[in-house]
Amino acid sequence: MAERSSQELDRLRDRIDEVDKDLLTLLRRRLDLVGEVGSIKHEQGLPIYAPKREAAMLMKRREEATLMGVPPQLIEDLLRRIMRESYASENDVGFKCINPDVGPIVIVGGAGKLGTLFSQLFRLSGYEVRILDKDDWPNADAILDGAGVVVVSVPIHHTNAVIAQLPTLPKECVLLDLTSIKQAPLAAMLSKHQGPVVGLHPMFGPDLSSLAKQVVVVCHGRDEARYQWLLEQIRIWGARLHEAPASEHDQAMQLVQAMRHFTAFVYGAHLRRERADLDQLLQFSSPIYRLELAMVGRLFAQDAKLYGDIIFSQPDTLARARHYMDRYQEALKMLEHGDKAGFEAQFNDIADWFGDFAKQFQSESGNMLLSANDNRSEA
Ligand SMILES: O=C(O)C(=O)C[C@]1(C(=O)O)C=C[C@@H](O)C=C1
Repeated sequence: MAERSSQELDRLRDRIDEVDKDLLTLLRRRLDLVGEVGSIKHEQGLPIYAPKREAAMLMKRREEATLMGVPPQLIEDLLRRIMRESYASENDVGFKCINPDVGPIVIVGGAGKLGTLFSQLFRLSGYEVRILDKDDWPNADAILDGAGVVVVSVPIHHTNAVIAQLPTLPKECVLLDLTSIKQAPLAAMLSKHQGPVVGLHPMFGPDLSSLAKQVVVVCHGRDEARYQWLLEQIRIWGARLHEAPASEHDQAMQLVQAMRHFTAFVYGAHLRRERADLDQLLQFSSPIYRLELAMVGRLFAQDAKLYGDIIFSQPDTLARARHYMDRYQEALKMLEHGDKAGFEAQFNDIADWFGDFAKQFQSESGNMLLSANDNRSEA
């Protein structure tokens, strides 16, 4: 067969450009349709995230893709990415206001990142939002006058003091906090205020364009029925609510947050002490190591105070970290004794304990690695 010319390559690339432009036209059409769906949802108070619709749609598109000789995972990946834009654009339309008669929503610490996100969401839902930040305390009484909801969104180490500092709130007012520990703030709110109280923990950072698919933990305090509307409002923003006792939440957070951050901190300290050449490490890192390095490195792009708060504000962190050290010492002993068989036996024992989760985590991280690789470019 004659060698195909580079002219032919150019011609083919031109045709690919045409197809990609068609894709753009289709995407524009889809975004417009989603905009219309968004305004109907806004009127009817339907949640931004429609899991059943998504599952049915993805299943259908996968079947159709298979029939057309297109890899089904390709259309699923594309649609999931496209729907991320849908959530953001539906956000902009605004949300139905579930409780239009409630008094102003006061966000204490409303100039912070999380406070800003919640004030935007409340405003997009038609509520009057007032901010009570550090310098506003001389006017606190005026700002809190007639408040329907008070949201405490300040750093953990200030939370209890700030709650104590609040003047007496209207009896009907809902008092809630957004701190990442729940028992102490909940107790402080219950003793401060006689009315409805609830502790929330948004399980996400503040740099989000939408709450779709995000989880908010709810720890009930008092008069649940009187803040149901607020939970409904958060559902409309797209979040899933996970109800749990505050003690259960705090215990899980020890392992999920405090210990993880502490371990990442120690690993970062070790890299620093070893004077690791990060550039060089990246050159030698396969995507999984790159991701692991990123998980550690991203910690240090953030606020030391915030992480200090998370690690130091939980009374159990010290005991937990000591237990972790015990495991580290045990593993070190195996290494000292060249006990590879012992290592393998323990490895298998841990694998059994992880059970099906191990496979699930492997597949989830596999997808993350693929998309991390997609985002790399040399140009
Ligand atoms: O069908 C809807 O309800 C939409 O909002 C549109 C759409 C989509 O982009 O297809 C976006 C979000 C929902 O979770 C489901 C589907």
